[in-house]
Amino acid sequence: MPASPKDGGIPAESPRNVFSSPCRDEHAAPTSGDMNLPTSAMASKASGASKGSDLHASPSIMHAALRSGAKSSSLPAVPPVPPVPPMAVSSTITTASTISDCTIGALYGYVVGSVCQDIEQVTGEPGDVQLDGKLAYGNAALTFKDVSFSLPTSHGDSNTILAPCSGHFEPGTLVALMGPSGSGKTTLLDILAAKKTSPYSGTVHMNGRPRDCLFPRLTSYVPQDDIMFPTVTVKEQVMFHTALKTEVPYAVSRTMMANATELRLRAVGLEEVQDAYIGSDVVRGISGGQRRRVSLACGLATGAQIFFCDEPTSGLSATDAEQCVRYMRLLCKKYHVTIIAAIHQPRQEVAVLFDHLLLLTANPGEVIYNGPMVQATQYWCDAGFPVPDLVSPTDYFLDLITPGTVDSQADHFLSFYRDTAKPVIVRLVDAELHRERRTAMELLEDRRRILCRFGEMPPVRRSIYAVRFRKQLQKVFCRQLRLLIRDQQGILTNVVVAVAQGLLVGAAYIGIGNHAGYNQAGFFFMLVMTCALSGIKVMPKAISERSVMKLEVSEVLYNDWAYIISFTTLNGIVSLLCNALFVLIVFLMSQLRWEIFGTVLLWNSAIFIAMDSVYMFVAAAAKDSSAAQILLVPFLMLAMIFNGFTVSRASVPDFMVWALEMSPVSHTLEEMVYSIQKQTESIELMIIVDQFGYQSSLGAAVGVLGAWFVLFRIGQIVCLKAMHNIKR
Ligand SMILES: Nc1ncnc2c1ncn2[C@@H]1O[C@H](COP(=O)(O)OP(=O)(O)OP(=O)(O)O)[C@@H](O)[C@H]1O
Repeated sequence: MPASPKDGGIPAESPRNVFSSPCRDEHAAPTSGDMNLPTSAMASKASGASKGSDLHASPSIMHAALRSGAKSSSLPAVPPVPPVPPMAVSSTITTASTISDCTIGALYGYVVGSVCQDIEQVTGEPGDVQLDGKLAYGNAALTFKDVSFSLPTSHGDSNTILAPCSGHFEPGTLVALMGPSGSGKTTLLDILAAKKTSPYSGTVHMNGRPRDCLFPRLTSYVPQDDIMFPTVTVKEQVMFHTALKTEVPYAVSRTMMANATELRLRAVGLEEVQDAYIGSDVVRGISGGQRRRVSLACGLATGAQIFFCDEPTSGLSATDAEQCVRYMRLLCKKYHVTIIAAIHQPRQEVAVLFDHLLLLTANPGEVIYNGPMVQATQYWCDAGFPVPDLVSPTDYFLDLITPGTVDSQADHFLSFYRDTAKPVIVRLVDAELHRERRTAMELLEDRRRILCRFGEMPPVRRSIYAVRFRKQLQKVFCRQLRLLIRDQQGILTNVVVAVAQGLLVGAAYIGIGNHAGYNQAGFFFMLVMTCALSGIKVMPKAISERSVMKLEVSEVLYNDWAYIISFTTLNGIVSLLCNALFVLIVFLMSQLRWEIFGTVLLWNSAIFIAMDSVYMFVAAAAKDSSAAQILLVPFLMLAMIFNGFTVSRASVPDFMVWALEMSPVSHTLEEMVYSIQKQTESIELMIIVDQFGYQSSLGAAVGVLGAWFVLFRIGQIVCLKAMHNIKR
């Protein structure tokens, strides 16, 4: 095992010593156990990181064989970043004036800045990137045994998607999970990442122990789909993930984090678009490939021990894909973390960057090869199928193991694997499955200890969330507020609709305040009905945002309560203000007496709030917008038909009185007219009260409106929590 902080290798030197070691790796300070070793010794020790087992032996001859055909001249895909001395980085990193802030700023510049500079050193050769003795925190091994997945068929038997599969990955390994389409790569990745929601078989252990509630804290999952808010910028998106997945020293300011994020984005080639919106079909934003890289950057920025990336390079140009995999290799080697990436037929320059290859055949998905990438060509040769000259080995592997193709030799390779490599893997897995190393909590403590050298830190929390609820709420609320402010078109539309509605209804009832009270009844009815319906327009937004929230909650970024509170509060306030604007315009045009404005506004706001909770419940429960329209009908019918005006106490048949009693619209209208009559002592309104059978029942009105609000809000919360969860 390489020297790493978990070995007690945290140097006793002060953080200022970070300055004195240039950013280049050859100058990275060794751990305490290696203080006196020369750089070459460190390098060889670091390269030994991948020698934890026989599967990780990597003879350079094999490596050269695998690299045959690779154009080494095309490797440096990254625009070279001129070496920046650490102090120079620190000055760009922080605006703070104190020495202490500068130190922490320098740390962040050093950590991420050196990553950028080192990318050009990544070649895929053993020892190309050296372990960062000061900051390497990764120390999690992953072992899985007989992991399999089947689906029941309509005939009552089961269809095997993934046949039992075992393996072991040491910390600091970059693993390629390859196989034909449908071979179960994503399925295996989901199972290993504890993301599979369907039942599966097998055992997965981290550091020789079953995965516990802290597993999500130590891992990061980059899904295949890039589901993000369109009006968030690239930089904000990455910072959001960083802030919610990692605790940093208190003294690390937002500016420092922003600058560190910029450097991270540079590493994945997103520097130019860091302030661009993510975008969507209707919002102009970054390209699909760039979006893929944002997802990757978000995942990699979380400081996890094990990263699971589902096709991180799909949709990227060959050069961009290579750049991303180089960055992944750099993180693996430098910080000793493990990255497992499901990947489709990478080109040769990319394939050599991986340490380990797990190759699956399809129908069902079954392991064909599970070992070091550099030994794969020899393995193929041993199996009787040497890779021909000038043919990319990965293309050749996939050609031979894809069932149904002319060249397919899947059966031959399956039996070759069972006879040769599988017994070795089984022995290794049996040995590693219960070889207890650091616990999840100890791993978190180790990382905290490293960061504590740069300032005080909060204690490690025993929770699936990295940060406490208050911080989750603050981050989610701020983002919702930002999204709201940016949605100028949405705000403008709300205001314009409120004004237009107000003018239209106002024009229909202009000067109604000077008319007989009888005519005013129709006006009050129209006002209440419009307010009851106006919250409906938030439904599509609530439905579209839900999918992003679900994904982020499944990534254990935050508790769904943080989103529910933020979304409901902010949208509720905006909608309520627009509703008040509508009421004001209509009221002004009606020329009613000002003394009753408070009553009118109060009851119309109350009906708006009660009905808004119905719309939010429907938006949370329905699959999509069209399903929402259908689901809404019964609630609307009850509230709108039994409205106290067209159907009132005086006209409703006895057996339907209950519907009138349950309708919030009817109670609002009744109570509002009754209160206004009392305030104005209008004789005409008194006639209305008598004619429609209105009674003073303030308690019942408040009770019904309150019940609608509470019940539908509870329904909304239950549906948001329990329904439409990500299924894998
Ligand atoms: N929970 C599930 N319910 C139904 N089918 C499933 C489930 N999980 C996986 N499958 C099926 O298993 C098969 C393998 O899927 P998987 O996504 O793992 O393959 P893959 O190798 O990642 O494919 P690709 O390379 O095309 O992404 C697919 O046919 C998929 O529909």
